Parts: sequence; structure tokens; C-alpha cells
Amino acid sequence: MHELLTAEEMGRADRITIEGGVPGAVLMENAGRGVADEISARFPDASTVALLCGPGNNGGDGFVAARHLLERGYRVRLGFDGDPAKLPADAAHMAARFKGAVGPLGPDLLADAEVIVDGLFGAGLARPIEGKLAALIDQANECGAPIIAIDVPSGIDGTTGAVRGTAIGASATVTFFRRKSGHLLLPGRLYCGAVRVVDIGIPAPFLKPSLTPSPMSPACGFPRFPGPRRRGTKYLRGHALVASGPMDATGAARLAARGALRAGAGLVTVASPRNALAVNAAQLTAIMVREADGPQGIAALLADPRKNAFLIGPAHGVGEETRAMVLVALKAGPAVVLDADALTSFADDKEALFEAIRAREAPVVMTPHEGEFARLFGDVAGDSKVEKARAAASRAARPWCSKARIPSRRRTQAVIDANGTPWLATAGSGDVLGGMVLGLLAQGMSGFLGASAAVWMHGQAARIFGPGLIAEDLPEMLPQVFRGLERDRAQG
Ligand SMILES: NC(=O)C1=CN([C@@H]2O[C@H](COP(=O)(O)OP(=O)(O)OC[C@H]3O[C@@H](n4cnc5c(N)ncnc54)[C@H](O)[C@@H]3O)[C@@H](O)[C@H]2O)[C@@H](O)CC1
Ligand SMILES: Nc1ncnc2c1ncn2[C@@H]1O[C@H](COP(=O)(O)OP(=O)(O)O)[C@@H](O)[C@H]1O
Ligand SMILES: [K+]
Repeated sequence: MHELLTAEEMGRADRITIEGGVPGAVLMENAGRGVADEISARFPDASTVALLCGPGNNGGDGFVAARHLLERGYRVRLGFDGDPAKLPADAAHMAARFKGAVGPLGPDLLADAEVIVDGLFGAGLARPIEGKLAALIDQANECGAPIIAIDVPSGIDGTTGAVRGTAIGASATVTFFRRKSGHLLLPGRLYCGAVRVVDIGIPAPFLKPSLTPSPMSPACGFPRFPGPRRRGTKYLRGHALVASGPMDATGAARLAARGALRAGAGLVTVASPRNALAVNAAQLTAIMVREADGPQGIAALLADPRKNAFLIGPAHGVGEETRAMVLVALKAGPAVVLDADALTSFADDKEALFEAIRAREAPVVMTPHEGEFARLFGDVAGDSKVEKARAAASRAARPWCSKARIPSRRRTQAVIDANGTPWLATAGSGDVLGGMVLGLLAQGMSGFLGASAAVWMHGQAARIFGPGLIAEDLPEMLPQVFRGLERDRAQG
């Protein structure tokens, strides 16, 4: 199940289902029972469960869960402020069906709780949480009991993943019908714990997946994942070219080149300025080195059509020469990956870059981190990274990939990486990612699928290595990543 919904799309699916004849109370009953099932499965031996119920339908789900838990023999402490009759209709109905005690929302609820259920706010979160409820959320987070969030941890925006005021840090989140984009986008992902999706009776045809981002996964890009052919040669696996920075900044290009080689490019060459040839040559073995000074040097190398993918940016230096080299490459035939300084060099001349991209057919993938993104696309509108990525992609109208982990091709297609790990926060890991994208494009993957697959592989490599990861380790984990994919494929 790869579709993701925004909170607004989920609301629409709810509405259409209800208009189609399924009462809202039935959906809410299914939702709340799903939450109770999760508690029963995870905490069969717990005795006391505290439920925090808010003023909307998320609270209604909480009342349903509370009823089922009471029936199953749990001791239930339910907190709710105000008059339950003033809840929205379905939630008021569910509050009336709950026969246990209802107390005010406050720290007393948490005192002997072995499990906490968060039904304060879900899709209807409309502003930052403040005051007494913010304090209660902080107390719940600190009290040490596991928290199960209903739909989305309270305080997390279900669409953007942003924290509004403060937010519940859940051990698990039970959501309905489909995951929401806020379950995957940072920081939201860090607050959700394991996300479980419960079927509440909304028919799948209401989905329009082309309009929704998908969590990135092998299923998203790997059916067309390249591998060596039985009768193939290295030339059929593409020839990737990486532009090196000056003598005192060559490591980033070598990291990228290693990423491209391990990602499967048949040949990889580092295009080096003359003054850095010796240092590059001294450090490379399977990867070749060629002299390429400035735009003419790059143009000469790219005149060879076998060099079918080119990466420029890592530690390349910001300025006129980098700008000219990018424009030369975009005029030539290869797939182009633009990272770091290649993007920043256009901060004051963005339109020149976008025009050159729009004028070509071959793929262009950009891999800006958030700072680089802001320099090029700081003025694009959108609340979430997904919307911003889509707006940016449509401006350059080419495949695009962000280290905010949201590659996007057209306005209508975006994927969000769910595989990254904080071990990737280490110098040079982005350079290796650029190289992995390059290696996949050299093997003929499209910009969108190549970028998607590379981001997944990058995260998977980091997961396999785990603690102590440095950028150099990432390419060396790719054989294990590939073996895992092969194993999964063989097992169907
Ligand atoms: N029929 C449906 O639409 C279904 C809805 N479901 C549940 O309903 C939830 C959405 O319900 P609602 O749309 O009622 O929204 P919520 O229950 O998330 O919250 C809306 C209420 O919270 C208040 N509020 C919003 N932000 C606040 C803040 N920062 N501080 C204080 N008050 C704030 C609003 O004024 C409103 O009263 C979903 O997340 C899901 O849990 C499920 O029961 C499935 C069926
Ligand atoms: N906390 C994190 N969780 C997941 N991924 C991360 C985290 N920190 C960094 N990354 C990933 O690591 C890479 C870092 O890229 P970047 O900042 O360009 O590094 P560098 O310029 O040092 O190569 C990106 O792919 C980013 O998504
Ligand atoms: K919640």
C-alpha cells in the first residue's frame, strides 16, 4: 500500500464515503475499535489505560476505543474537558455510549497509566497547541508510559509533518485508510513511532494515487532497476563523469565517483582540473582520471557520447566558472546531476539555469539540501516540502530530487523517502548520494526513478552499516543492498 494522503484528501475520502451511505458513526466505530485492537495486541497484560480525548472527532475515536477497552477488562481513565454533548455529532454519540467515568484533562490521568492513548487532535489540528494542553502533552511525553496516537500524534500536522506548538511523541500511531504525508515527512516521522493502518470501510476507488505522494520503496522504482546483462560489457552499463573541485577540494568528487561505481556504472571518470590531477590520480584505482580545465575541458570530455551521465557540484566552488561548466553540460547530451555548488552558483541567475534545463531532453536531477533549495527556490509557495518540491520541479520542468528527501517529476508525482536514518548526518554523505544517482542514470534509469532508487539505496546502505557510519562506508554497503534486493525479488 503505497499511497499517501494529505489531511484534506482524507477528509474528502471520509465525506464521499459518508455521502455514499456509510454513516460517519460506523467509520468512527471502526476507527476506535482498531485503536483498541492495537492496545490489546501490544499490551495484553496492562491494566490501566489513560485516554486523552480532545474536542473533535479524534476525541470521538478515543471514546470508542475507551468503550472497547473497558469491555475487554482494562481499567480506563478517560480525560475530556467540556460538555461531551457539544462534540461533533458522531463523537457526541460515541461519548454518550461510553459508560465509564470521565474526568478533566490533567496530569492526574497519567499517574498510574501503563499505556496512554492520544485522542486530543488529529486531522483537525488548526493552530499551535498552547497552555494547559501543551503542558499535558509534555507531561505525557515525560511520564515514561508508551503512547499510542490516534490517527496522528497530537501537535503534528498530518499533511506537512510540522510540529505545531508541541507534539505527542508516540510509540505507535494507528491511522485510518491510508498513511498521511505527515507520517513520513520530518519532523513528523520522528513522533509517530510505528504507523499501523486500519481499514475503516472507506472504498479504495476514492483514491487518485497520481495526485498523492508515495513513500519511496523498491516497489516504486525497482521493477526497472538495472543489472549487468549476461552478454553485456562495461560499456553497456554506462560511463559516468564526475567534475572534481580544485586541488584542495577533491575528496567530494571521489566520494561521488565511488558511489557511482558501486551503484553499477560500467566506467567512472573523474574530470579533474590540471592542478588537482596528481592528487586525484594518487587516490584512484578503478576510477579513471582525465584532465578537464574549465568549461572547454568539460565540453571536450562530453563530446564523447559514451559518457552518458555527468555530475557537477560537490566541493566544486561557487562562481562563474562552475556556472559556465553547468551550462556547457546542459547543452551536451548526457543525463546531468546538479548538486551543491553547481546549484548555489546560480543563486543570482536562476532563470539561466531553468532555461537551460527546459531546453534539453535528457534527464536533469538536482539534489539540493534545504539551504541550497532555499537559494534557488526560496520564493516557491507551499506549506509542505511536497508542495514546495512540486512547485520547484514545475519551475524547472525537469526531474528533481531534494535532500529534503522529496524527489518529484511533474506536479502530480512525488515520492517521500521513508528509509533515511540520522546516521546519514555526516560530512560527504550527500556527495555519495549524488554519485549514486549518477550511477543509476548512467545505466539508463529515468531521472525520477533513478533519483528515487538512489535515495532509497542511500538510506538502506546507512541502515545496514548503522553506528559509526562515515561517507566512505556508504558505497561499500551497496553490494549488501543489492543482495537484499535480489533476495526480496527471488522470494517474490
Ligand atoms: N467521519 C470522519 O470524518 C472520521 C474522522 N475520524 C477522526 O476524526 C479526526 C478529525 O476530526 P476533526 O476534524 O473533528 O478534528 P480533530 O478532532 O483533530 O480536532 C478538531 C477540534 O480541535 C480544535 N482545535 C484544533 N486545533 C487546536 C489547537 N491547537 N488547540 C485547541 N483546539 C484546537 C478545533 O477547533 C476542533 O474543535 C481524524 O483525525 C480521525 O481521528 C475517524 O473517526 C474516522 C472517521
Ligand atoms: N538526520 C537525518 N536523517 C535522515 N537523513 C539525513 C539526516 N541528516 C542528513 N541526512 C541525509 O544525508 C545527506 C546529507 O547531504 P548533505 O547535507 O548535502 O551532505 P554533504 O554536503 O556533507 O555531502 C542527505 O541525503 C540527507 O537527506
Ligand atoms: K491524536
